[in-house]
Amino acid sequence: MHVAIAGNIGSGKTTFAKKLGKQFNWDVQLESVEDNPYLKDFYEDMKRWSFHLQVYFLNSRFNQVAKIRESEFKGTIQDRTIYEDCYIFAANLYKSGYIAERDYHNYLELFKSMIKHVKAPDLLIYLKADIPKLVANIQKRGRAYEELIRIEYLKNLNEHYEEWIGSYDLGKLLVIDVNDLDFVANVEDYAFMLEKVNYQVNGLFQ
Ligand SMILES: Nc1ncnc2c1ncn2[C@@H]1O[C@H](COP(=O)(O)OP(=O)(O)OP(=O)(O)O)[C@@H](O)[C@H]1O
Repeated sequence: MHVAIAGNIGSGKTTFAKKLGKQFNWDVQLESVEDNPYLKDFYEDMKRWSFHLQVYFLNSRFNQVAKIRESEFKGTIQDRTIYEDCYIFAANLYKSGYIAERDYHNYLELFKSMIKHVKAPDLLIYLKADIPKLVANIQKRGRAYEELIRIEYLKNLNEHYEEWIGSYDLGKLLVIDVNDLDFVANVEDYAFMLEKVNYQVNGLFQ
């Protein structure tokens, strides 16, 4: 069982993934931020570091998917998918002029080669959040380099998310609007979300 959580920066994927991992006693595969050699530089100079960062994320996510496939756990929760790297982040950076034409073409060819070996998750959970919610969460966690994130950047990413989710057909999809939910502070909100996930997960076992 492979469940992946998708969503914009600050939508709460990491926290939700950890909570679900505990709940179901599944392995949790997080996106490692501390040992990312480009992330801080990227937020300071997107044009200079976009391509490098995308290649780094693509490779690390590809390795993560391989690990999930070989996993002995009965279930795995993955924090963000390889599709988001390409269809959301790389696409947005290209359209915004941060990745040059030939570099983007090069990246897409690499993605095409890799994606042939990737199996889609059994269930994709999209945490849908509007800009105020994202900004509040990003501020709450207070990572210094993320203070450089502009509203425009988040807006563009959300537009890409809407488009991608709207046509997603690689497996089961659960969209949860988290704008009015606080699944950390409010147990009822968490229970509400869990019930939705349970319903889908039980369906997967049938
Ligand atoms: N392909 C990518 N291109 C650019 N930035 C990326 C890419 N993938 C992840 N990031 C950035 O790396 C960092 C990862 O942080 P983290 O794992 O905490 O997730 P997050 O996106 O902030 O989500 P959440 O708050 O929902 O857990 C964020 O700043 C995120 O935007």
